Amino acid sequence: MDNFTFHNPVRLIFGQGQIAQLSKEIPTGARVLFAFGGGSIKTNGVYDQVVAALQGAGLHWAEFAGIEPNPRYETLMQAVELARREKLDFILAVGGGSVADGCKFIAAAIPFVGDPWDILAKRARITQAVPMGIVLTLPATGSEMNCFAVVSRDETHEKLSFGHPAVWPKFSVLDPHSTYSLPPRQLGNGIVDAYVHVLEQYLTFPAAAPLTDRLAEAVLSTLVEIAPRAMANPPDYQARANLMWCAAMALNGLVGSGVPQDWATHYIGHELTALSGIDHARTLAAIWPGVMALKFEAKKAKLAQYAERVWNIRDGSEDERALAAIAKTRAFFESVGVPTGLSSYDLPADIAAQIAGRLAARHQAPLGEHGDIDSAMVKRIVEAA
Ligand SMILES: NC(=O)c1ccc[n+]([C@@H]2O[C@H](COP(=O)([O-])OP(=O)(O)OC[C@H]3O[C@@H](n4cnc5c(N)ncnc54)[C@H](O)[C@@H]3O)[C@@H](O)[C@H]2O)c1
Repeated sequence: MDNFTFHNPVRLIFGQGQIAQLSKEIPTGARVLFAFGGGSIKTNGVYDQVVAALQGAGLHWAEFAGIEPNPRYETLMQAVELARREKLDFILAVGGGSVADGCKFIAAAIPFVGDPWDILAKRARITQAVPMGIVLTLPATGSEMNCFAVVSRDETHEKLSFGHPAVWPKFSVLDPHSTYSLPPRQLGNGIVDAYVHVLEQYLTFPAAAPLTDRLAEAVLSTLVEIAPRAMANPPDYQARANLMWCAAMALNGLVGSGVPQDWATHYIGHELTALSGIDHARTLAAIWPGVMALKFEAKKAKLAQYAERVWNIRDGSEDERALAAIAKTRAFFESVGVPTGLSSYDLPADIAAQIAGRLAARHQAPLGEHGDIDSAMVKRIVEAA
């Protein structure tokens, strides 16, 4: 097992009716930036519950609507200006991962001296951020329980990430009822996103970390078990509740404790979204099989463990079990409506070369747990998709 520090200060408030807890969680006298996305919260009752809690606590707030999927820097900077102008000192993000991520950037950008784009492009040092909380409406990213964010910029077609302890949410409220209005596409995306978060921390090589491995396998097995019910309509409360808990656990630091990690699928997927607009989870499902195919020898011991513990595959050689687990995973993604290749999208012929070039230019390749996925390999992975 590798050395590690595990620290997660997010206060997670879970269950039906819990949005009302906001009134106790936001500091008395705070001036709140209430930020959300395209407006689904106005039709599913979440907006009304948030307003009731803010009013009940006697808080002053200003609304900022319109944070889009893959939150755009240009939009977020408008919220930064609003917050600076109105001297807002607490941020409440209400929505999916895009709103949560967008608000982490806003929180860091408000007090930042200099060009806030440098937080993403140059990993500029952050010394402080405005405190924030989240009401989550889409289980997927784990943003509700981590200090990472991903932001896109139209002008340059970039999608960049940053992470900093200053942007840990103070609290996150997870009410499974708030997911009832999600369309099947977003539910399928959420299941795949959470699943791939665990795979990126788990599918490397055996590292003598049996507890961390079993925590990861528990999240994976639970997602497989609940997925059909989590996709069902009318919604099944218990399945949605467990999906929310799985997605938070998938990227809150726990299943990555003491083990090597491989974020190659994510780095390549971010470039694909930046260039094509394809949903985040869909890029992951499309790219992941190519990473497994190209890194099969290095990963097959862990793939065989995954085959046995998550898919109950015990027959055959190590190679056969590892290959069967990859096939099972692809079938699982397809079963929730997420394609495991890129043939259904209209993409330029040189997309693989573009992605490889962009990662190399930003010194983000080589990727992988051994740092050996170079630009040529990135190109082959995208071509395989
Ligand atoms: N911070 C992290 O650790 C992390 C991890 C993975 C991905 N991400 C990023 O998060 C973003 C994706 O977030 P996401 O997958 O949560 O989706 P999202 O927030 O982009 O939302 C997708 C769509 O669902 C809608 N929506 C949200 N909640 C709804 C509800 N309850 N009912 C109806 N519609 C609803 C949104 O308005 C949007 O149109 C990407 O930019 C991705 O790169 C961040």
